[in-house]
Amino acid sequence: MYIVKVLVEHPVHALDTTFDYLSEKSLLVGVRVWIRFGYQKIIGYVENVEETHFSKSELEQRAGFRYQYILDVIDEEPLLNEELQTLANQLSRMTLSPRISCLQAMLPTQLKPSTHQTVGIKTQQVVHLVEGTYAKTIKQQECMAFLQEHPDIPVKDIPYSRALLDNLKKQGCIEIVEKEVYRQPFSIEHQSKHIQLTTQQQKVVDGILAHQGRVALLHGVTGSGKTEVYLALAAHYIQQNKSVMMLVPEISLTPMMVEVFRQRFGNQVAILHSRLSQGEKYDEYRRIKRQEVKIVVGARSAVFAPLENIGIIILDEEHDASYKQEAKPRYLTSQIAKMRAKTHHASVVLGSATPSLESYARALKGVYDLYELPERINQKPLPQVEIVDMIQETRQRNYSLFSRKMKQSIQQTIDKGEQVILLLNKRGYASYVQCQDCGEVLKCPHCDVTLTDHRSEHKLKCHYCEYMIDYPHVCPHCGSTHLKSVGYGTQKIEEEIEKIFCGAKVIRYDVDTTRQKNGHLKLLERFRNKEANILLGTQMIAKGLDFEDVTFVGVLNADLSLNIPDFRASERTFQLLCQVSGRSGRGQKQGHVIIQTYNPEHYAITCAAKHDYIAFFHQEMQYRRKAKYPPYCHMVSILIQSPHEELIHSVAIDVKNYLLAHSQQTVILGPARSAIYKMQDIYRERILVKFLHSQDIYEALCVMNDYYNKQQKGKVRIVCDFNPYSQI
Ligand SMILES: Nc1ncnc2c1ncn2[C@@H]1O[C@H](COP(=O)(O)OP(=O)(O)OP(=O)(O)O)[C@@H](O)[C@H]1O
Ligand SMILES: [Zn+2]
Ligand SMILES: [Zn+2]
Repeated sequence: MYIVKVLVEHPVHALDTTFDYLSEKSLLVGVRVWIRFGYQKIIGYVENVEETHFSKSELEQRAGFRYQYILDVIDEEPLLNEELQTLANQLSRMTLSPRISCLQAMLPTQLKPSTHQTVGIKTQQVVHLVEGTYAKTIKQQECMAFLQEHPDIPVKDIPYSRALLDNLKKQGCIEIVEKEVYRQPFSIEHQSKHIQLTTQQQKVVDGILAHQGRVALLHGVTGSGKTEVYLALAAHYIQQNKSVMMLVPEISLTPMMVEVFRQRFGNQVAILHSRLSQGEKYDEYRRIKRQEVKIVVGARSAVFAPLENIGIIILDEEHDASYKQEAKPRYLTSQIAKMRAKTHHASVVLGSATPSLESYARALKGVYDLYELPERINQKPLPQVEIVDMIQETRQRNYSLFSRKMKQSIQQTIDKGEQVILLLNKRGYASYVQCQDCGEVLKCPHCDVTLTDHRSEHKLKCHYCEYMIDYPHVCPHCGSTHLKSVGYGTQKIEEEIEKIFCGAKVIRYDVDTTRQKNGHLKLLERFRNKEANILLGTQMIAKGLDFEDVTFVGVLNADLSLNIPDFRASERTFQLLCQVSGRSGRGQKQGHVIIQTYNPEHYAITCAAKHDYIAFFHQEMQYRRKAKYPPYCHMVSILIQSPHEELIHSVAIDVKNYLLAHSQQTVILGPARSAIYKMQDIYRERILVKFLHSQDIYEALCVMNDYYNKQQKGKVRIVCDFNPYSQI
């Protein structure tokens, strides 16, 4: 008899509690099992197996409760190998999150403990010939000859009738069997395009290869050919029979990078990202697990891919905020990458045109190796960037969203038959509805945010919860019918552009238009085919796109990301402006950029206009040093959440006092209300702790985390977020 400790995912026991079950047979740690839990049948994850010589009734007498047996074992072998099981435990400790949430973050949905399996293995019917049998008719013999030439051919692809096959089967000449197949998320067009690396690229590749096991920071300006460097590195490791992990930011870039890698390495590539269907993800995961692929290209969670013998882990656009997971477990992808690299003695490459301050500072200190690609391929110049002061425009009575220079440049570009990219800095641009008589703004009753106007559906929606209403006819406050939509959405601007500019054809690229499967690829393909001359979008279009004919990039409002209450506001703005400017003039023709702003003197904007990363870095580091922000310290944000408004502030004060008494060398800020105080009917306050060494605060955080999330379950919860990126 075996006592099996099973970890379950359950709303009330959403913590690291295991429950004991019995099994007649021994089980492997790390497999999933079906168990009865209360009245439900659910899936659990085996944490520990211990043999016992007691019988069931003896055990029950000793324990004082009745044991249940494991109902069924799901996996033949553990889902996670030893490396990943250890990593799950480390991740849980590092982020103060339950192990079950770590396992869930590491596995595709279909393999998560506790979800009901909806997608399974896909099969198709194939035909096998039975040796030593002979067909009767000529037609049948022809068919047999065909099958001989096409072993394992799927039934649907056989150019003979089903009736004929059925007859052959009856005669015992063939067997029709179900064979496992993989769903193919993208069709493969293998092109072995060979590009000769430039001397600079080759130097970077050689340098990285000569320092196996190190972390390299590759700082290369936009269009400097970083992708080719990644491809060359990947090719090297594959030749050494090692595997390669290529990580890219969420959503926008993934399909393009996937295409490039698929073209170069064909079937050896697996893809893991959020846009795949459940079935596709499941299949890709199994291909990786069975070591059938050598390269994984994917977004954040692909860092947990069950690759073995990893040679290199590459993070493209390493500064991107999507590398931070904003739900339990709140991890930073680069940190996980470094942990895995250590185990495999693999190298890590962090690539970016605008590295995060933290990374560049580490490179200057020698913690990382620094590689620079300061020029575009073929010494193509970087685009000329002009700053337009929007205050001057208003003084000249131009109240339009477009400055006169911007209008002129867009029209000229269209007239020359070239293409335009327009960036709408999204924050603040969502349109909301306001009463013209009493000034009332329509808000979500569950969250402290305005409702967003979804014009095409005639609905107002909350972006933080499910709340949605029909577009109202009267003001809920005063009953007036003078309701007006305020602010610009991409949709509204699209309409305006087609009115203002002669011959403008716009492709709108935002969350709404790219929602369909492979929606972004289709839109980008249409833009590449010149079905439109303007690509209008939010932050999603700033990165990675490489279109030859784009010679003009316009930034409609650079300031909105500057004004958010976040110590990274300048850094984010600088990065965004450099990235989007970098889309201009990548082909033969010179590129041009206009940035519209109300802060024309701000260093984030002036440095971006000069493509001067180093100047920006030094100025921003001064600010961080004075204000004591990372990289001059570490930070943890503690979010205190409760549905009971009367409790929240006093609990937050208690937490702060405890931390003050039990930590050293820390600066504790707050508690203060979160930027969105109420979200989904939960009130939220925040404490920020700045510290130098994690051991000075870690124990105290563990105690608080345990106390509120385990012992005091229910009324108040706290969430610790190391390396916080978001402060909403
Ligand atoms: N050695 C080379 N010879 C010729 N063309 C090259 C070479 N390396 C890269 N290119 C081309 O240069 C262009 C820019 O390269 P790539 O997109 O890799 O730049 P990047 O550094 O990733 O830029 P970004 O940071 O803007 O994404 C691409 O069209 C690519 O095909
Ligand atoms: Zn809401
Ligand atoms: Zn009103």
